[in-house]
Amino acid sequence: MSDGMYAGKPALEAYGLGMRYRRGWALRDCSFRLPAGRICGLVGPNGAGKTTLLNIAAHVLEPTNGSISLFGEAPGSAESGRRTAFLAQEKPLFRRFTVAETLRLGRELNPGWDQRAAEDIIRAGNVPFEAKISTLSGGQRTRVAIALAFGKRPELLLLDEPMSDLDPVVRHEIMGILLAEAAEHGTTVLMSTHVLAELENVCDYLVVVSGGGVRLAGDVDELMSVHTMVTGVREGDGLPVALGHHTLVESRISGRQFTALIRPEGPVTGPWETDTPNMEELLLAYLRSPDAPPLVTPTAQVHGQGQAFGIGTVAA
Ligand SMILES: Nc1ncnc2c1ncn2[C@@H]1O[C@H](COP(=O)(O)OP(=O)(O)OP(=O)(O)O)[C@@H](O)[C@H]1O
Repeated sequence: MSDGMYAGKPALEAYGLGMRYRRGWALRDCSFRLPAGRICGLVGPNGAGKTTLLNIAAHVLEPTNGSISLFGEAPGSAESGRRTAFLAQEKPLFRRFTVAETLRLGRELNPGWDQRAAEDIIRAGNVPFEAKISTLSGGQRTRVAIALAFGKRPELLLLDEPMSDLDPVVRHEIMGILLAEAAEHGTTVLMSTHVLAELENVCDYLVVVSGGGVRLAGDVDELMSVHTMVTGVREGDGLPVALGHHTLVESRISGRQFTALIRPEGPVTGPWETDTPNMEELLLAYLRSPDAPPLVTPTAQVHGQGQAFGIGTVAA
């Protein structure tokens, strides 16, 4: 199929996505758009629904409600299967295969396979090609799984906590490969992680889920620009009354000082210091305040979402 018909299509769109397990809802009414070519951090507390969301995108699970589309197609279609690679948390590999056999299988299963890219990743970690998967360390297995995912040359890479068992030097190396890959081939990446510091300088897009819902989604610059960190002297026991005109995401009192992350609804005037939050501060504030009003920026909204979902918006 020609790529022309996919031009301009978002890499991923979730519409009112819901997933109910026996114990209850893991995802509810999740809607957001991830434009093609973005590197997106998927962040949320334990049990927020990140793995569930990635599993639905990778067609491992069928949603209870709503739908997800990848470049305009259902996750189960042959076309989206060809364009997407998924690196699951458990990294399912055949334990009896050698590394070389594993890559050979990747080559046989994937028409666009890039053997050199996959081999380079294995070699950079000095993993012997003749070693059986069962004899590798957890981190080495992760490296093989990453080589498989990259070797497929996907247009959309879904990564579920890909770095959790890698040492810091290797994490840095793999992030470097990820960035180079995305820059060279325009790959879209959706990556869940708990290591917030790792996302700074890597992601240009964020989706925060909590309690099964989308709390924050959009372009990083756009998200940063509509938030302000305010620091000053508290009023009585709490925040200055004048801050009440703005949307409060999170506030903390420490001694006589307060720090608040707000979405300004006009000029922020007062005897306070104001600053743009960094990515980690922004994410931590939303993670610590699950009841903060959600925000989905215009680029991350699916059709009609601003009105239909009663979600906070910012001017386009
Ligand atoms: N197979 C399952 N059966 C029943 N409940 C499940 C199943 N998988 C996940 N859940 C529940 O769904 C919710 C979301 O789980 P999920 O694994 O998607 O969260 P997560 O954000 O990836 O968490 P973590 O950061 O801990 O990996 C949790 O409450 C979890 O207990």
